[in-house]
Amino acid sequence: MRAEGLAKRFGRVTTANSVSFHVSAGEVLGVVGPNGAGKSTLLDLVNGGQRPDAGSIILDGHDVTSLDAAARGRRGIARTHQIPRPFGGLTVFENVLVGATFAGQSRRGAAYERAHEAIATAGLAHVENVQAGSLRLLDRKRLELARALATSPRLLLLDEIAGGLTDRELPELIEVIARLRDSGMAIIWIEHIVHALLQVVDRLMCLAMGDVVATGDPHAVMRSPEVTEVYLGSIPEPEDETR
Ligand SMILES: Nc1ncnc2c1ncn2[C@@H]1O[C@H](COP(=O)(O)OP(=O)(O)OP(=O)(O)O)[C@@H](O)[C@H]1O
Repeated sequence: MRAEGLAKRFGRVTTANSVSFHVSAGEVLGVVGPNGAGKSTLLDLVNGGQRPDAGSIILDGHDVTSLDAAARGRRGIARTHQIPRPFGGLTVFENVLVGATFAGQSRRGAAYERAHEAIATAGLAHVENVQAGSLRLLDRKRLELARALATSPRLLLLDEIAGGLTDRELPELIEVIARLRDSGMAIIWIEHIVHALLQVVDRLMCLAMGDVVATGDPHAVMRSPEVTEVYLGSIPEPEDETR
């Protein structure tokens, strides 16, 4: 997937200012940036939840910018949301089945099979028949992931999927993401928990006020003066004591 010159404004707020980037099959692109940098909006622009004011999204060589989220979903783009909102009264399996059906699995058997697979991959088999409303946070995050996986995506967009998890829970989630990447999926992962990102991302992009501040090798990006400045504010030069 390639994004070219994406621009988006809400009134006077610029959330994307000619943003260009790419992610390839079998690669995880991490996205960091302070609150309000435009990270979630960027995922909306990629999956079709929002239309850009300018720029394009190219998927497998085709311009999909004019397609809505449902059509992009059928072409292999799936997104998780920062705040999981499952159908609380339905079981985990039923929730995931909705995703599998949405993906065009019209044959009942195929949709059931796809839902079971997605649940197993996300590590939810032990609660498959439990009501989604009673899940603990880690399992709600896994359910969000399973619903996306049930659509058989080739490009998976993860919006702060690790937020709120404990240090004991994080490795399990990171392992699942690494396995998806190794299976050939392209993944864009927005996350504030940088140490989690650094364990699995191949490249990192830092956004601030709708601009790409730095992109490339994850450790180099986190060490770059531009990114330090974004997170800490402008760092004054040391006083010149010879003066
Ligand atoms: N639908 C909308 N209408 C108006 N303003 C919006 C809308 N969506 C986002 N914004 C504004 O755009 C800016 C970027 O928001 P966005 O959620 O993309 O940032 P973010 O980097 O994901 O932030 P966070 O890390 O806090 O989730 C914010 O100032 C936000 O208030």
